[in-house]
Amino acid sequence: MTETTDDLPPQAGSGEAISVRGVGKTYAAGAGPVRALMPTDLEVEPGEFVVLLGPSGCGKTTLLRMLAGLISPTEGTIEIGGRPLFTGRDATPARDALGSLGFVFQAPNLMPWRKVWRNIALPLEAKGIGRAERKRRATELAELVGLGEFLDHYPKQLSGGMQQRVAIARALIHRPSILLMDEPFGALDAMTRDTMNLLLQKLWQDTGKTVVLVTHSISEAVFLADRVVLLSHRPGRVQDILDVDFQRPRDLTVSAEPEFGDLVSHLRGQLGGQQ
Ligand SMILES: Nc1ncnc2c1ncn2[C@@H]1O[C@H](COP(=O)(O)OP(=O)(O)OP(=O)(O)O)[C@@H](O)[C@H]1O
Repeated sequence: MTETTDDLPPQAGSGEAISVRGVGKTYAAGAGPVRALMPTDLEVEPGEFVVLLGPSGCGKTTLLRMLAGLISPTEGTIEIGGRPLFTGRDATPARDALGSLGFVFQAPNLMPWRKVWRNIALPLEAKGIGRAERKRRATELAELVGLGEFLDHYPKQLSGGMQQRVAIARALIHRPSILLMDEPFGALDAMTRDTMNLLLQKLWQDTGKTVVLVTHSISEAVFLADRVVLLSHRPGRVQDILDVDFQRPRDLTVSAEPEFGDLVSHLRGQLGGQQ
């Protein structure tokens, strides 16, 4: 079915809940099975910002990729807005649940021969949406991520942070209610990363989407999250869940507050050199 033009603002509608019940993953590797994630329960509220933190190899990406429907759990169930993500016996995710999900990887994975707006609009081509509508929606999103002036640029003309903004806009183009982000700023320098954290917080506040983000950075986790979910060393399991109550919007000076330092120290202690 072809989507038509509508009058919705670019990212109207609030986030949906994610329900993870008994979800675990064992990979069938050549040298024998690898238990990446123990059966895990996690309820993410609509519009909540949850950060997954943990040592390398604890299964953060594995959990996020299962939430995205990219790989299937070995056991357990995932619901997106109350709809099961995996319905049958096979590993194929349900299309209606998938439509709620946008995914951002560490690398922007842009097509170098496409202009910014055509990279952002790429997912709409498969839906058969016409050029004028694709450009209209891509333009709105480019403006939302601060790239309104760069619609006709090519990726190589953009900095790393700008390229990642394009990737975020592309993940939002089909109006998902949930944004899943795997180390989205891991490859950026510290200053650009700060800017991107502020942009992401604003985007999240303006759109009301649910966000689940994976990071290695304790301070990024505390800055962004409503809740930090700490996973233990492989095989991963939930070791701790921390509420982060700083007022929104947060600015970068929040990291100078004693409570911020306390949370970072607490998490560092929990990780105990595992990172
Ligand atoms: N396709 C795969 N086949 C076999 N083992 C895998 C596969 N993918 C991941 N693993 C293993 O599962 C475990 C969890 O991997 P995962 O990438 O989820 O961890 P992570 O916490 O995201 O790590 P990092 O922080 O280093 O990115 C690791 O031991 C990894 O080697």
